[in-house]
Amino acid sequence: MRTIIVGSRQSQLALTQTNHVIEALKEICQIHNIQAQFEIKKIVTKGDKILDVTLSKVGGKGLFVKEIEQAMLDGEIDIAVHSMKDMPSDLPEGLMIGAVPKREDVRDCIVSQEYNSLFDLPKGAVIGTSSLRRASQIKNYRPDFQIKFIRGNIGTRINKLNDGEYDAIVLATAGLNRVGWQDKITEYISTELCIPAVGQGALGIECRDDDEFIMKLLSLYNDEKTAKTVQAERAFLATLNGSCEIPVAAHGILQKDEDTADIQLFGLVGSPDGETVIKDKIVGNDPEKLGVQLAQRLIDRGADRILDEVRGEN
Ligand SMILES: NCc1[nH]cc(CCC(=O)O)c1CC(=O)O
Repeated sequence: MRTIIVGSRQSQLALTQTNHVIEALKEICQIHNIQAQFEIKKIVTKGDKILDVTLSKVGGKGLFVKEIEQAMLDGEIDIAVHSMKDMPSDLPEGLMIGAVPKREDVRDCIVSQEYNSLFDLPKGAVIGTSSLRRASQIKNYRPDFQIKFIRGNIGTRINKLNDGEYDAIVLATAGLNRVGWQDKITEYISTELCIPAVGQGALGIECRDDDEFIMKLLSLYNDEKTAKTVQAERAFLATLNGSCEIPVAAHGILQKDEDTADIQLFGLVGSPDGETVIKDKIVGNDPEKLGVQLAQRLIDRGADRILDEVRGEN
């Protein structure tokens, strides 16, 4: 009997996701007669300790992932569940994403006490988000809105909304669904109005690339369709050098049901003030190539200039 140690951050979302994945893996073990048991090991990351500054100012998404990866390389844990959205483009030598399970709701949503939709919000409304991607697209839709940065886990953000600091906040639907708070959602934002973050709504299970037992188990949990579309989105982000939080969005959709289906990939780079938004769409079969080509098209149209400016400010 193999004991698989699962590393997890302590937040409600992280622990809920980890438990959900463990339940799914247990089921797979049962079906395939694999002998394994699971234990959770909690890890506090640097990103959990620094909560009062914009993520992009303190070193970006990697903050949440680095310590967990070190624990995996050191053999203290065997696997870890991440939001694909929080995964940097490059993984450390020796680690891999062993499974990308089926993606759930990819959309952003708003939560508001007083108003029923983005459209209904009054002129000059204060919108809480710490994502430059959301800020750019929402300001592009409604230039009168004021963006006010907000950080902390989902519970903290909703408390700040209830304190009256914001007229509405923007969150990932998947995160609210996973912690069982879907009833707090005021409005789902269409992916046309706000293209989601690369990997949003998808999980990734990371493991060591020499652990055959776990690689085999995770391959049974992988969802080929989700993996393909997320791969295209990640290739897009990597080509734009998207290592830290920048105003970049991408969403891959499989056009048909067969495994050979074409991927439709939407991508966007926007200025944080929403004044300039460059977006395009590409269709094809090779996820890696699609991501690179779409990014190149946006670069040809000036995406690099926007990104250089944002990076300069940080
Ligand atoms: N930025 C943090 C983060 N990372 C993953 C999710 C939600 C779950 C997901 O998108 O997979 C969230 C919260 C949010 O953006 O509202």
